[in-house]
Amino acid sequence: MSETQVNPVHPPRTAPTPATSETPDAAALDAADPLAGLRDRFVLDDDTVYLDGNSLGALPAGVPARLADVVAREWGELRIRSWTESGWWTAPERVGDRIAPLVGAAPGQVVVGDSTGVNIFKALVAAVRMAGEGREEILVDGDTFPTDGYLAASVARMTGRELRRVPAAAIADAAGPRTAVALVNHVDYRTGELYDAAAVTDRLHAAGALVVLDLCHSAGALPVRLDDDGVDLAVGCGYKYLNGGPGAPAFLYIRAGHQPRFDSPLPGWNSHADPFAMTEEHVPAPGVARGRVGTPDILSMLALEAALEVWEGVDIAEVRAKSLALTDFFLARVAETLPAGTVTPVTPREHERRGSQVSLRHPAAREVMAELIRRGVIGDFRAPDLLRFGFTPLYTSFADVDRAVRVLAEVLADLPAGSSYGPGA
Ligand SMILES: Cc1ncc(COP(=O)(O)O)c(C=O)c1O
Ligand SMILES: Nc1c(O)cccc1C(=O)C[C@H](N)C(=O)O
Repeated sequence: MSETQVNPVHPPRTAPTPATSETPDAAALDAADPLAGLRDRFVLDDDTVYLDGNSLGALPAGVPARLADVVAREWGELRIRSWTESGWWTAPERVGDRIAPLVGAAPGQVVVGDSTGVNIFKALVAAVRMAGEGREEILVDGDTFPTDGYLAASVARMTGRELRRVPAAAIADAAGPRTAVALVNHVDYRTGELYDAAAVTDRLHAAGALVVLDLCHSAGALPVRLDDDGVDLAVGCGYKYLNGGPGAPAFLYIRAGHQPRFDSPLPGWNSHADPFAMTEEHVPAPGVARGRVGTPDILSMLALEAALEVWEGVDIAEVRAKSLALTDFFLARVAETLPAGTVTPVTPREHERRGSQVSLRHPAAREVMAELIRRGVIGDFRAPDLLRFGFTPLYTSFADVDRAVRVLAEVLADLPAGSSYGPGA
């Protein structure tokens, strides 16, 4: 689609569509929303509807001043003294403990640093090592995010294991006496489907296998119960629903009971029991610090720490309730606003199977999303045909949802009739 084939006019920001008989009114829903005030904790503008917090969370208002202080005072004035005086050295565990309640972990089990991919690598290799001989196979969700699949394949080659790709829904039943570990998503990045972490973990454990849970699309979006669900190892992103900023460090959860046996494939001086001893032999640090590798990425890590302030006083159960209300409202408004069959929701309708995003299938999804973005509604496109909308309950309003659906309807109506990608094509 060329840009001239659709109306590129940015629509004025208008009042929410009035209530219909089918759905409540956006303004009424916002007025009754106990989390509505949290939006002020973020830097957002009224010209755009931001539905891409599942790729990059919005900027929390307190981050710029905190980062300015880290740069000017802690780095600029204190320089190397900040490793101790400003708490830089212990930031990976401190920020980990700040994330811990959001993922249902008691303190001392979450460490922050490196990318999600690097942490998946550490967790998978450590799990294979914990599982031991005779456990010859690694399972991975067949539709997983590419990084997870690439890493599982690489870990299988490195450790002399076989890799089996299994549909997410079947992965727990696929585990058997040969399975060392399964790398499982909590929420699918494309469809937004939520899996039952407790049930999957139980079934893997019954087969004698370990689980590594990828929390990228659930941490900060819905309640996660790592301790209660018996999860062995988990990883998650800092830059999505935790709002840590572009390239924010990821986190790694190592269940307390597994920590003594966690044998990292990436030992570094930061994961050493006595880093400044500078010994030839690597002696792993006790506790979750053995998940570290090298010098922490302090600027990004302290931005993430400041971003986590927005959770002060926030109940994750209320976040979940609002997330479901937002996605219900979006689905209802799509159903009543768009001509039947124009888009196909691929996100499960059942609350217990839905994360905090909604994905709609449309043959011209790439072009439609490009036009939505031009008109101020920011979601994203995932190949080959998905329009993906992420709902961050801390700052997304029902009026945002209402406007997004109205603009989507306008964009779809403006698609040139008879085009190869238009509705019904
Ligand atoms: C489910 C999932 N796993 C892994 C990743 C990879 O994260 P990173 O780029 O931080 O390694 C992402 C996002 O990029 C993701 O959505
Ligand atoms: N990390 C990203 C980036 O730097 C640019 C664009 C997107 C991303 C993402 O995180 C993608 C995301 N994991 C996804 O679910 O597709």
